[in-house]
Amino acid sequence: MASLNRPRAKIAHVYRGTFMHSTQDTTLEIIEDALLGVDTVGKIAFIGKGSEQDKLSQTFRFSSSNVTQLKQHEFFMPGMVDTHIHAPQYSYTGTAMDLPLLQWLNTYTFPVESRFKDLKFAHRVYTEVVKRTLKNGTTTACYFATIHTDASLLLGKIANDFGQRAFVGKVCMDRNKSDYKETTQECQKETCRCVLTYPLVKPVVTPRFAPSCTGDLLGQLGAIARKNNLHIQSHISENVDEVKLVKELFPESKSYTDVYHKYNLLTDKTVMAHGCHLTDEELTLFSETGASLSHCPNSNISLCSGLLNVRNVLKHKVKLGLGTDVAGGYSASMLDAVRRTLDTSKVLTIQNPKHQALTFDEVFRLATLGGSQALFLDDQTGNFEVGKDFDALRVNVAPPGGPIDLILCDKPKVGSGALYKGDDRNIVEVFVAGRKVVPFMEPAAE
Ligand SMILES: O=c1[nH]c(=O)c2nc[nH]c2[nH]1
Ligand SMILES: [Zn+2]
Repeated sequence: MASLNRPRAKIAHVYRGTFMHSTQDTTLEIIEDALLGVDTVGKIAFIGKGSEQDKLSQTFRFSSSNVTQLKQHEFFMPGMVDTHIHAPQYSYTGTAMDLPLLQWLNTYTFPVESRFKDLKFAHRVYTEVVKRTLKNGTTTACYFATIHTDASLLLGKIANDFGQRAFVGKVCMDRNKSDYKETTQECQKETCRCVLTYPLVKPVVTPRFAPSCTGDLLGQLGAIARKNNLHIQSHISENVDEVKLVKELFPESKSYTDVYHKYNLLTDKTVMAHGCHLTDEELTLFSETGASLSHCPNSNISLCSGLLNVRNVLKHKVKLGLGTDVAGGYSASMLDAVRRTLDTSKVLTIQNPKHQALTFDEVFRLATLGGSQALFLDDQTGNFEVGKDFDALRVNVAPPGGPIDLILCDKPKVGSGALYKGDDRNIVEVFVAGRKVVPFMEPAAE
């Protein structure tokens, strides 16, 4: 388990205790009394056995007095990856849950997103959403912003200042009933202006979804992404009326997936939200192009959009992560996304007993390693493999005043109990690339 390589950078921190994570081969691995070293550039330098501390301290040149011992009922797990969240919509989370998607967008979403031209308002909302998601254990977030470039750049700066790993997408739409849109040329020019070069915060090319983009725009965005090797995000097949509308707007395309494929928007750096109504043929196209899906179960239920069959997606070897989809989803917490994923899968089993419901361990993997794979980040984050960045949550199952009463404490099950019943009170520390980002270090005042 321990790396035998000589350390390149010095060891900055060593932690000893229980670690839970997923690997390519194991849905959930629980390592008791492990010793994990993080170097000065935030990477995992070694993970070994606590009983080998003396040997490891010689190899990696750290002093035993620098080892942080986890307390009883504490463990480390990888930070969670929210593969789909609308940062501006955090402002009205939980207050607009009574309409299906297309009406919901026109009635609530577009009027609120229009307000993000106001940078003061944007600053307030974006600070709150970054803090709230970090506190709830989201170490990586893939954000939709709005059509406003300056506010999108501000979101990137705020995520960077608080130390969250993030993708930020300036939203593109050149087709809408209301004034909340840009011309095709503005979308293209402003996407090129939305450059983020922070170490952990990157831009993502963001056509909102096919109904709000012309073919011209989709083609131009595909070209920008290809030329600059950028990530891409959008929505697909969330709701049946939306699928019908796409058929009317793009009659020449075989399917919704084919629309994006035609414009070079399906790549191995693409993440598409929802996909509830994709056919097996479309899933095959996802698999062939390496594009991934973001499963957003809270949103799918809240907007009565549909139930994604994750088992079928995985059977097609399509990469899949979880998303909160605030504010179609009413919770910004990835713990909620974990629970709703399990619930949705069980509902599918109720409907069809032959359906094999997802296990807790599988969903744990989707929230961590699965999300990092979906965002093409799994060489950097997602689990505790040597060489990856230390993105981690220190979880205390039973902190004073917390939401969990520990009664029957079967050790291997403690992790699942914490994820089912816990909340941000249980996430006592959050690390991104080795740096402690929760409790917050407030960014310097402007
Ligand atoms: O859940 C969703 N939220 C949105 O903001 C959106 N835009 C297009 N399609 C969407 N779906
Ligand atoms: Zn969305």
